[in-house]
Amino acid sequence: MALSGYKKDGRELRVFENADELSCNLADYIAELSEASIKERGVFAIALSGGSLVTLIGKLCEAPYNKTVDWAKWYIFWVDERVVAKSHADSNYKLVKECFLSKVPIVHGHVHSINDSVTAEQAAEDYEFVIRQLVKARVISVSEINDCPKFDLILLGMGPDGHVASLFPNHSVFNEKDQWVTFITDSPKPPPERITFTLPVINSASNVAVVVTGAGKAEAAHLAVDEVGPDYPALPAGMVRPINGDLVWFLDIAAASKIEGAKFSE
Ligand SMILES: O=C(O)[C@H](O)[C@@H](O)[C@H](O)[C@H](O)COP(=O)(O)O
Repeated sequence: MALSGYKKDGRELRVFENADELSCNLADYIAELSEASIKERGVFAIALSGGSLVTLIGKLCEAPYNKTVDWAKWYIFWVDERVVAKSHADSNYKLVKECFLSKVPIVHGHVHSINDSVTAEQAAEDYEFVIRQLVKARVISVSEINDCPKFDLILLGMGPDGHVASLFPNHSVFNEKDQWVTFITDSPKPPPERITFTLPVINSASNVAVVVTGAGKAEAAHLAVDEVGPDYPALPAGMVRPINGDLVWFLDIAAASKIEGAKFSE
């Protein structure tokens, strides 16, 4: 690791020489949280984003994790999803299924994907209903501070514009505070129709990781982590600050290159 355990205002920054090193550490981090959560609550409720993150969690499908993780206790959710058929190339479900779910023994009934046969608005409503039922059943914990679901882990990627989930800068969706899951029909990143967890839900999680690689994201990572720039605090990634949970940024050197004060060893 080029930089480990670097703390900045309550957030931990982990910076890696390359994506492979990052993937190994990310797998360790997820496996540790899974173990702790299963010990404490008997289950592990994890929400995933799409994009490059899905490849970066791939080490979990390999030894030792494929044997040591208690997959039967995992419950899978999507932080955001494109409203397309599950068989569509743009589907985050399809991506996760092909790269991850098909390689580890997660119980089929524990995989909670969206209803892909209705409008974005209805899909968001349906997904929130499913989450509410699972909060009642205590599969998902509940925040002590608000009535939001408290996922054991939320994994986020970040776009070059600083978006996380489908919360885009200068988009009204970013300000949604009442719903747990909302929808958009004009996403700046295609496809246009998406559902997404809202910021209060992301910030109610026990653990949140933002996973970012590549020089194309260095500026947004700097603005979000250093909390600066004309758009601040409108940059969604900068607004990810769990109220009562831990936040870790996983970056490669290229993505971390503009962050102030982060000194990397060679
Ligand atoms: O469905 C999506 O589009 C994603 O969930 C989105 O939020 C993604 O995580 C970021 O855009 C980063 O994607 P990359 O890592 O592929 O750049």
